[in-house]
Amino acid sequence: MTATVELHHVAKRFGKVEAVRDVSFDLPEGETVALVGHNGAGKTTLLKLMLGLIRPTAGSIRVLGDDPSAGEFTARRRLGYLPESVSFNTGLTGRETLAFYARLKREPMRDALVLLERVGLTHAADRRVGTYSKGMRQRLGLAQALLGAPRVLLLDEPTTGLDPALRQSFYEIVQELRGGGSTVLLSSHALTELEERAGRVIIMNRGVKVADGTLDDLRRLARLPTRIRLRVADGGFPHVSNWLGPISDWRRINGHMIEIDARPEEKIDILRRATGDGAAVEDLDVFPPTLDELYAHFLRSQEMAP
Ligand SMILES: Nc1ncnc2c1ncn2[C@@H]1O[C@H](COP(=O)(O)OP(=O)(O)OP(=O)(O)O)[C@@H](O)[C@H]1O
Repeated sequence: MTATVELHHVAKRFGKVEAVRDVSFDLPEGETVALVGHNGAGKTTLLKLMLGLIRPTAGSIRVLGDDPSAGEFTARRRLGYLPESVSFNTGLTGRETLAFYARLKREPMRDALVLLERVGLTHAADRRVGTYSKGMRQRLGLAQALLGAPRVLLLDEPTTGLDPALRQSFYEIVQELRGGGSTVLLSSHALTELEERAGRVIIMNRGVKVADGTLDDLRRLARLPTRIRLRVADGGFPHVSNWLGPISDWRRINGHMIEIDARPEEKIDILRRATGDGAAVEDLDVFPPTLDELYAHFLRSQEMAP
Protein backbone atom coordinates (compact mmCIF):
# COMPACT_ATOMS: atom_id res chain seq x y z
CA MET A 1 0.00 0.00 0.00
CA THR A 2 1.28 3.49 -0.87
CA ALA A 3 2.62 5.57 1.99
CA THR A 4 1.28 9.12 2.09
CA VAL A 5 3.56 10.17 4.96
CA GLU A 6 7.14 8.96 5.47
CA LEU A 7 9.40 9.91 8.35
CA HIS A 8 12.98 8.66 8.46
CA HIS A 9 15.13 9.21 11.54
CA VAL A 10 13.53 12.54 12.27
CA ALA A 11 14.80 14.69 15.12
CA LYS A 12 13.71 18.14 16.24
CA ARG A 13 15.47 20.28 18.79
CA PHE A 14 14.27 23.54 20.30
CA GLY A 15 17.44 24.90 21.91
CA LYS A 16 18.27 22.38 24.61
CA VAL A 17 14.95 20.55 24.33
CA GLU A 18 14.98 17.42 22.17
CA ALA A 19 11.28 17.42 21.29
CA VAL A 20 11.59 14.50 18.83
CA ARG A 21 14.42 11.96 18.71
CA ASP A 22 15.14 9.58 15.83
CA VAL A 23 11.52 8.88 14.90
CA SER A 24 10.68 6.82 11.80
CA PHE A 25 7.33 5.60 10.50
CA ASP A 26 5.26 5.40 7.34
CA LEU A 27 1.53 6.08 7.18
CA PRO A 28 -0.28 4.27 4.36
CA GLU A 29 -3.32 5.59 2.57
CA GLY A 30 -6.67 4.51 3.98
CA GLU A 31 -5.34 4.03 7.51
CA THR A 32 -6.40 5.71 10.75
CA VAL A 33 -3.48 5.99 13.13
CA ALA A 34 -3.56 7.20 16.72
CA LEU A 35 -0.57 9.16 17.96
CA VAL A 36 -0.59 8.97 21.75
CA GLY A 37 1.69 10.15 24.54
CA HIS A 38 1.86 12.24 27.70
CA ASN A 39 2.01 16.03 27.61
CA GLY A 40 5.27 17.07 25.97
CA ALA A 41 5.83 13.67 24.31
CA GLY A 42 6.40 15.33 20.92
CA LYS A 43 3.04 14.73 19.22
CA THR A 44 2.32 18.31 18.16
CA THR A 45 5.93 18.74 17.06
CA LEU A 46 5.54 15.72 14.75
CA LEU A 47 2.35 17.18 13.26
CA LYS A 48 4.02 20.56 12.72
CA LEU A 49 6.94 18.84 11.00
CA MET A 50 4.54 17.02 8.66
CA LEU A 51 2.82 20.31 7.90
CA GLY A 52 6.11 22.03 7.13
CA LEU A 53 5.51 24.64 9.85
CA ILE A 54 8.90 23.74 11.35
CA ARG A 55 11.98 22.03 9.89
CA PRO A 56 13.56 18.85 11.26
CA THR A 57 16.98 19.17 12.88
CA ALA A 58 17.85 15.78 11.35
CA GLY A 59 16.21 13.14 9.18
CA SER A 60 13.79 13.40 6.28
CA ILE A 61 10.03 13.79 5.87
CA ARG A 62 7.85 13.21 2.83
CA VAL A 63 4.17 14.03 2.69
CA LEU A 64 2.38 12.99 -0.50
CA GLY A 65 5.80 12.75 -2.10
CA ASP A 66 6.91 16.29 -1.17
CA ASP A 67 9.26 17.67 1.44
CA PRO A 68 6.98 19.80 3.63
CA SER A 69 9.74 22.17 4.66
CA ALA A 70 10.64 23.00 1.03
CA GLY A 71 9.39 26.42 -0.06
CA GLU A 72 6.92 25.12 -2.64
CA PHE A 73 4.91 22.49 -0.87
CA THR A 74 2.41 21.51 -3.53
CA ALA A 75 0.85 18.79 -1.39
CA ARG A 76 -0.33 21.30 1.21
CA ARG A 77 -3.69 21.70 -0.52
CA ARG A 78 -4.34 17.98 -0.02
CA LEU A 79 -3.46 18.18 3.64
CA GLY A 80 -6.05 18.94 6.33
CA TYR A 81 -5.07 20.11 9.79
CA LEU A 82 -7.06 20.65 12.94
CA PRO A 83 -4.87 22.34 15.56
CA GLU A 84 -5.15 21.55 19.26
CA SER A 85 -6.70 24.90 20.07
CA VAL A 86 -8.69 26.30 17.19
CA SER A 87 -8.77 30.06 17.09
CA PHE A 88 -10.94 31.92 14.65
CA ASN A 89 -11.76 35.54 14.05
CA THR A 90 -14.68 35.83 16.45
CA GLY A 91 -16.23 38.70 14.45
CA LEU A 92 -16.84 36.51 11.37
CA THR A 93 -19.80 34.17 10.99
CA GLY A 94 -19.31 30.42 10.52
CA ARG A 95 -20.11 30.80 6.81
CA GLU A 96 -17.62 33.68 6.39
CA THR A 97 -14.95 31.75 8.24
CA LEU A 98 -15.25 28.74 5.97
CA ALA A 99 -15.41 31.01 2.90
CA PHE A 100 -12.09 32.50 4.01
CA TYR A 101 -10.47 29.06 4.28
CA ALA A 102 -12.07 27.90 1.02
CA ARG A 103 -10.45 30.86 -0.78
CA LEU A 104 -7.08 30.05 0.83
CA LYS A 105 -7.32 26.46 -0.35
CA ARG A 106 -8.84 27.52 -3.70
CA GLU A 107 -11.85 25.33 -3.10
CA PRO A 108 -15.40 26.26 -4.23
CA MET A 109 -17.69 27.82 -1.60
CA ARG A 110 -20.30 25.23 -2.50
CA ASP A 111 -18.11 22.53 -0.89
CA ALA A 112 -17.65 24.64 2.23
CA LEU A 113 -21.42 24.83 2.71
CA VAL A 114 -21.74 21.07 2.34
CA LEU A 115 -19.13 20.72 5.09
CA LEU A 116 -21.00 23.08 7.40
CA GLU A 117 -23.99 20.82 6.95
CA ARG A 118 -21.88 17.73 7.55
CA VAL A 119 -20.62 18.98 10.91
CA GLY A 120 -24.13 20.08 11.90
CA LEU A 121 -23.57 23.84 11.83
CA THR A 122 -25.95 24.95 9.07
CA HIS A 123 -28.36 26.40 11.63
CA ALA A 124 -25.57 28.58 13.05
CA ALA A 125 -23.92 29.47 9.72
CA ASP A 126 -24.86 33.16 9.99
CA ARG A 127 -24.00 33.60 13.65
CA ARG A 128 -20.71 35.15 14.70
CA VAL A 129 -18.12 32.57 15.76
CA GLY A 130 -17.69 34.55 18.99
CA THR A 131 -21.12 33.28 20.05
CA TYR A 132 -20.27 29.61 19.33
CA SER A 133 -19.80 27.05 22.11
CA LYS A 134 -16.46 25.22 22.38
CA GLY A 135 -17.94 22.18 20.66
CA MET A 136 -19.28 24.31 17.81
CA ARG A 137 -15.88 25.95 17.31
CA GLN A 138 -14.30 22.50 17.29
CA ARG A 139 -16.77 21.40 14.60
CA LEU A 140 -16.04 24.49 12.56
CA GLY A 141 -12.35 23.60 12.89
CA LEU A 142 -13.09 20.13 11.62
CA ALA A 143 -15.05 21.52 8.63
CA GLN A 144 -12.06 23.75 7.84
CA ALA A 145 -9.71 20.74 8.03
CA LEU A 146 -11.97 18.73 5.71
CA LEU A 147 -11.96 21.37 2.95
CA GLY A 148 -10.53 20.10 -0.31
CA ALA A 149 -11.13 16.40 0.50
CA PRO A 150 -7.68 15.99 2.09
CA ARG A 151 -5.65 12.88 1.34
CA VAL A 152 -3.87 13.34 4.66
CA LEU A 153 -5.73 14.63 7.69
CA LEU A 154 -3.78 15.60 10.81
CA LEU A 155 -6.01 16.09 13.83
CA ASP A 156 -4.62 17.31 17.16
CA GLU A 157 -6.92 16.36 20.07
CA PRO A 158 -9.94 16.51 17.73
CA THR A 159 -12.69 15.41 20.10
CA THR A 160 -11.88 17.74 23.00
CA GLY A 161 -15.05 19.65 23.83
CA LEU A 162 -17.35 17.39 21.82
CA ASP A 163 -20.25 15.67 23.56
CA PRO A 164 -20.72 11.89 23.04
CA ALA A 165 -23.15 12.30 20.10
CA LEU A 166 -20.80 14.68 18.30
CA ARG A 167 -17.84 12.40 18.99
CA GLN A 168 -19.77 9.62 17.35
CA SER A 169 -20.54 11.70 14.26
CA PHE A 170 -16.93 12.91 14.18
CA TYR A 171 -15.70 9.30 14.01
CA GLU A 172 -18.25 8.52 11.31
CA ILE A 173 -16.73 11.30 9.19
CA VAL A 174 -13.24 9.88 9.87
CA GLN A 175 -14.43 6.43 8.82
CA GLU A 176 -15.82 7.80 5.55
CA LEU A 177 -12.56 9.56 4.79
CA ARG A 178 -10.61 6.40 5.48
CA GLY A 179 -12.97 4.51 3.18
CA GLY A 180 -12.11 7.05 0.49
CA GLY A 181 -8.40 6.29 0.91
CA SER A 182 -7.36 9.24 3.13
CA THR A 183 -4.77 8.84 5.84
CA VAL A 184 -6.01 10.09 9.20
CA LEU A 185 -3.58 10.76 12.03
CA LEU A 186 -5.26 11.48 15.36
CA SER A 187 -3.16 12.84 18.17
CA SER A 188 -4.97 12.26 21.42
CA HIS A 189 -5.03 11.49 25.12
CA ALA A 190 -8.45 9.85 24.85
CA LEU A 191 -7.17 6.28 24.75
CA THR A 192 -10.43 4.51 25.49
CA GLU A 193 -12.22 6.19 22.64
CA LEU A 194 -9.38 5.46 20.19
CA GLU A 195 -9.31 1.81 21.07
CA GLU A 196 -11.95 0.78 18.55
CA ARG A 197 -11.36 3.57 16.10
CA ALA A 198 -7.70 3.54 15.17
CA GLY A 199 -6.31 0.66 13.16
CA ARG A 200 -2.85 1.40 14.46
CA VAL A 201 -1.33 3.11 17.47
CA ILE A 202 1.98 4.96 17.73
CA ILE A 203 3.07 5.59 21.33
CA MET A 204 5.48 8.47 21.99
CA ASN A 205 7.33 9.19 25.22
CA ARG A 206 9.70 12.12 25.73
CA GLY A 207 10.32 12.51 22.00
CA VAL A 208 10.93 8.82 21.35
CA LYS A 209 8.65 6.34 19.59
CA VAL A 210 8.20 3.52 22.09
CA ALA A 211 5.63 1.34 20.29
CA ASP A 212 3.94 1.17 16.90
CA GLY A 213 1.41 -1.38 15.70
CA THR A 214 -2.18 -2.58 15.64
CA LEU A 215 -3.82 -3.23 18.98
CA ASP A 216 -3.26 -6.94 18.36
CA ASP A 217 0.44 -6.34 17.61
CA LEU A 218 0.82 -4.34 20.81
CA ARG A 219 -0.97 -7.04 22.82
CA ARG A 220 1.29 -9.73 21.39
CA LEU A 221 4.39 -7.69 22.18
CA ALA A 222 3.32 -6.64 25.67
CA ARG A 223 2.19 -10.13 26.69
CA LEU A 224 -0.06 -8.65 29.35
CA PRO A 225 -2.58 -11.02 30.94
CA THR A 226 -6.18 -11.24 29.78
CA ARG A 227 -8.62 -10.88 32.66
CA ILE A 228 -11.25 -13.63 32.77
CA ARG A 229 -14.16 -13.23 35.15
CA LEU A 230 -16.23 -16.30 36.00
CA ARG A 231 -19.53 -16.47 37.78
CA VAL A 232 -19.54 -19.62 39.86
CA ALA A 233 -22.80 -21.46 40.68
CA ASP A 234 -23.99 -21.63 44.29
CA GLY A 235 -21.91 -24.06 46.27
CA GLY A 236 -19.29 -24.26 43.50
CA PHE A 237 -16.43 -22.46 45.23
CA PRO A 238 -14.93 -25.40 47.19
CA HIS A 239 -14.36 -27.24 43.87
CA VAL A 240 -12.89 -24.42 41.77
CA SER A 241 -9.33 -25.75 42.00
CA ASN A 242 -10.49 -29.19 40.82
CA TRP A 243 -11.69 -28.04 37.41
CA LEU A 244 -9.57 -24.89 37.04
CA GLY A 245 -6.35 -26.81 37.54
CA PRO A 246 -3.00 -25.46 38.69
CA ILE A 247 -3.42 -21.74 38.10
CA SER A 248 -1.88 -19.53 40.71
CA ASP A 249 -3.18 -16.17 39.59
CA TRP A 250 -6.86 -16.23 40.46
CA ARG A 251 -8.83 -14.53 43.19
CA ARG A 252 -12.30 -14.50 44.60
CA ILE A 253 -13.81 -11.06 44.10
CA ASN A 254 -17.17 -11.57 45.81
CA GLY A 255 -19.57 -14.32 46.87
CA HIS A 256 -20.04 -15.67 43.33
CA MET A 257 -17.24 -14.33 41.12
CA ILE A 258 -13.63 -15.24 40.53
CA GLU A 259 -11.14 -13.38 38.42
CA ILE A 260 -8.15 -14.90 36.64
CA ASP A 261 -5.19 -13.10 35.09
CA ALA A 262 -4.51 -15.47 32.20
CA ARG A 263 -1.19 -15.40 30.38
CA PRO A 264 -1.60 -15.42 26.58
CA GLU A 265 -0.56 -19.09 26.30
CA GLU A 266 -3.01 -20.30 29.02
CA LYS A 267 -6.05 -18.30 27.97
CA ILE A 268 -7.72 -20.81 25.65
CA ASP A 269 -7.04 -23.69 27.98
CA ILE A 270 -8.62 -21.87 30.92
CA LEU A 271 -11.69 -21.02 28.84
CA ARG A 272 -12.00 -24.66 27.80
CA ARG A 273 -11.87 -25.82 31.38
CA ALA A 274 -14.26 -23.14 32.56
CA THR A 275 -16.83 -24.19 29.97
CA GLY A 276 -16.17 -27.96 30.20
CA ASP A 277 -18.05 -30.65 32.08
CA GLY A 278 -17.72 -30.38 35.81
CA ALA A 279 -17.09 -26.64 35.89
CA ALA A 280 -19.79 -24.91 37.90
CA VAL A 281 -19.56 -21.74 35.79
CA GLU A 282 -22.77 -19.86 35.05
CA ASP A 283 -21.34 -16.97 33.07
CA LEU A 284 -18.03 -15.53 31.95
CA ASP A 285 -16.50 -12.32 30.65
CA VAL A 286 -13.15 -11.90 28.94
CA PHE A 287 -11.25 -8.60 29.10
CA PRO A 288 -8.17 -8.33 26.87
CA PRO A 289 -5.59 -5.69 27.89
CA THR A 290 -6.95 -2.21 27.14
CA LEU A 291 -5.09 0.49 25.27
CA ASP A 292 -4.68 2.28 28.62
CA GLU A 293 -2.91 -0.77 30.07
CA LEU A 294 -0.77 -1.28 26.96
CA TYR A 295 0.18 2.39 26.98
CA ALA A 296 1.24 2.21 30.63
CA HIS A 297 3.19 -0.97 29.91
CA PHE A 298 5.19 0.47 27.01
CA LEU A 299 5.94 3.66 28.91
CA ARG A 300 7.16 1.64 31.89
CA SER A 301 9.33 -0.56 29.63
CA GLN A 302 10.98 2.49 28.13
CA GLU A 303 11.52 4.16 31.50
CA MET A 304 13.17 0.95 32.76
CA ALA A 305 15.38 0.51 29.68
CA PRO A 306 19.07 1.30 30.33
N1 LIG B 1 8.57 26.25 19.92
C1 LIG B 1 9.08 25.58 20.94
N2 LIG B 1 10.12 26.06 21.64
C2 LIG B 1 10.68 25.37 22.67
N3 LIG B 1 10.27 24.16 23.07
C3 LIG B 1 9.23 23.62 22.42
C4 LIG B 1 8.57 24.28 21.33
N4 LIG B 1 7.58 23.49 20.88
C5 LIG B 1 7.60 22.39 21.66
N5 LIG B 1 8.58 22.45 22.57
C6 LIG B 1 8.92 21.43 23.58
O1 LIG B 1 9.04 20.19 22.91
C7 LIG B 1 8.49 19.14 23.70
C8 LIG B 1 7.40 18.43 22.91
O2 LIG B 1 6.28 19.30 22.78
P1 LIG B 1 4.95 18.92 21.97
O3 LIG B 1 4.09 20.14 21.95
O4 LIG B 1 5.34 18.32 20.68
O5 LIG B 1 4.31 17.82 22.91
P2 LIG B 1 2.87 17.12 22.83
O6 LIG B 1 3.13 15.65 22.86
O7 LIG B 1 2.11 17.65 21.68
O8 LIG B 1 2.21 17.58 24.21
P3 LIG B 1 0.66 17.93 24.57
O9 LIG B 1 -0.02 16.62 24.73
O10 LIG B 1 0.82 18.65 25.85
O11 LIG B 1 0.12 18.77 23.47
C9 LIG B 1 8.02 19.78 24.99
O12 LIG B 1 9.04 19.66 25.94
C10 LIG B 1 7.82 21.23 24.61
O13 LIG B 1 8.01 22.08 25.72
